[in-house]
Amino acid sequence: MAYLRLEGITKRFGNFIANDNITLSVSRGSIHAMLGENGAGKTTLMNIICGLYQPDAGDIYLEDKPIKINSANTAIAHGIGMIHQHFMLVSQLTVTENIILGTEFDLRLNLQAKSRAIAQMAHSYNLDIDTLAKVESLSIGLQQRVEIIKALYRNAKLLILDEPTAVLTPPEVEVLAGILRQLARDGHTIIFISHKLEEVMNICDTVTVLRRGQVVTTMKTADTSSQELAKLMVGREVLFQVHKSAFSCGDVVLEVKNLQVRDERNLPIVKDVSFQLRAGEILGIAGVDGNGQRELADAIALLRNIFGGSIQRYPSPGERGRGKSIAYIPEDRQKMGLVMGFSIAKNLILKAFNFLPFCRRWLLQYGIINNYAAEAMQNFDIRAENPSIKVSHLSGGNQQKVVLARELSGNPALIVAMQPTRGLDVGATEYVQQCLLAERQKGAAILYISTELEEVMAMSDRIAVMYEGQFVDILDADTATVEQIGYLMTGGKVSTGVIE
Ligand SMILES: Nc1ncnc2c1ncn2[C@@H]1O[C@H](COP(=O)(O)OP(=O)(O)OP(=O)(O)O)[C@@H](O)[C@H]1O
Repeated sequence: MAYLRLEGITKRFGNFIANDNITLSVSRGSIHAMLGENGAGKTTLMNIICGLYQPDAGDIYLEDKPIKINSANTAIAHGIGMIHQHFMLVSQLTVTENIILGTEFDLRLNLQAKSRAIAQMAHSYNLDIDTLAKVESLSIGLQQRVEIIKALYRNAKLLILDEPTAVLTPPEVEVLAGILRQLARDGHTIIFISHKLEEVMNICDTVTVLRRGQVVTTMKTADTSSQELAKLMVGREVLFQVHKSAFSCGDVVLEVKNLQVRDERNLPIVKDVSFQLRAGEILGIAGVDGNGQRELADAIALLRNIFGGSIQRYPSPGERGRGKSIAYIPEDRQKMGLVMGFSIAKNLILKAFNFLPFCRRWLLQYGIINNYAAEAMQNFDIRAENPSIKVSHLSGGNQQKVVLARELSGNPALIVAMQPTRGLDVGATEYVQQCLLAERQKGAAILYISTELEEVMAMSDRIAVMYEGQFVDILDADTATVEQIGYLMTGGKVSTGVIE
């Protein structure tokens, strides 16, 4: 029986139709993937099911009964729980406090007893956790577990997970897959939003593909393949292969010597890192999230003070003409990459807003800015009605494309790309990688930082593996293996390509 059924759901933002007459059903006890290119309308649809948006037309049925979900509380009362990509936890509070936050008011609240009860409930789902631990002390994987327990505590029977694996390490993905299968066996129904086709094939039973707000198809994963899904999503063949020309080594563009950087708590986070990066070269940095990659990238982009050592750029920034500045694609696009309240057009000229042709006699030239933005939107396939739409109204993937369009303009000599394809669909990922390879071809030196090992391997000429703030080794990408790098990522030592 269909647990959840949507009939003719339509949602408009102004003249733009984000969900266009969507009809689909999700079976009880199944893991149902929602796939779709960036801006296809997945999040909008899920926000409707969770009561955050109201549809302009269409009906929702739960166990064949029509329901109206006019608020997040109504969704929870119907047993619908959403686990957002950006967790909704208060990091200074404990696991227990986070889980009970906003539930029943109890004057005689006994936190110890609640903690024990929650620990017991979590254990019954094989979701063991220290309920007294502060959330800030937990790994990302465990914080996600808290979100799942929070939904189960509110009696969620339908769990919606928005790109849940984007922030997880491969072992954590395995653990999550096990948890979801167990929950489905216990009768929960799961909607799984993802861009990662292999994961959809491995974890999900059924998949619905959306394109431009419409359902393209719903099928069993057993009856399809990653290739077919990619084609259905983006409407064309996707190669899944990075074609990289031979690396021709240029001059040294960046030299980092014995670099030390401290984190927000003044603790050493980058410890004694040294390397050189040459024009036309991609140095990949592989590593589990949180090993100092972010702070290293920030320091190179001059956004963080260094504690020791040096960073030298050749020729130094002062010697370069305007437009030759460093390109930085930060990990957190919403906090560091964009001004969310600004339009697409303004975000695209953030680095050049006080220069000609965008500014003349201290006045912004809106005609020129909008024409420039319209062209960039076309080149980078940024899906929005027009350049004056606020970036806060764009889908996550389209926001990322705005950052890329701005940063890759103006022939940068040095590009620091941190998780540049996170949240992008297969078509957009392919496009971004081609853009970066084209910049490399033109002589840009690129630091490519990603927790996606296969991506680092495909894109890089050399691969540095970062562990606890240090480069454990720098390997030649042509001869390095997944096993070697995986071993190094957990702190192992490899020399001359042989695992010791
Ligand atoms: N509040 C809003 N106002 C205007 N347009 C919006 C709003 N929310 C979403 N949109 C538009 O609706 C479309 C669908 O967005 P949605 O976030 O649902 O896509 P998505 O499939 O989740 O994409 P992604 O994979 O990139 O996250 C996008 O083009 C987006 O710009």
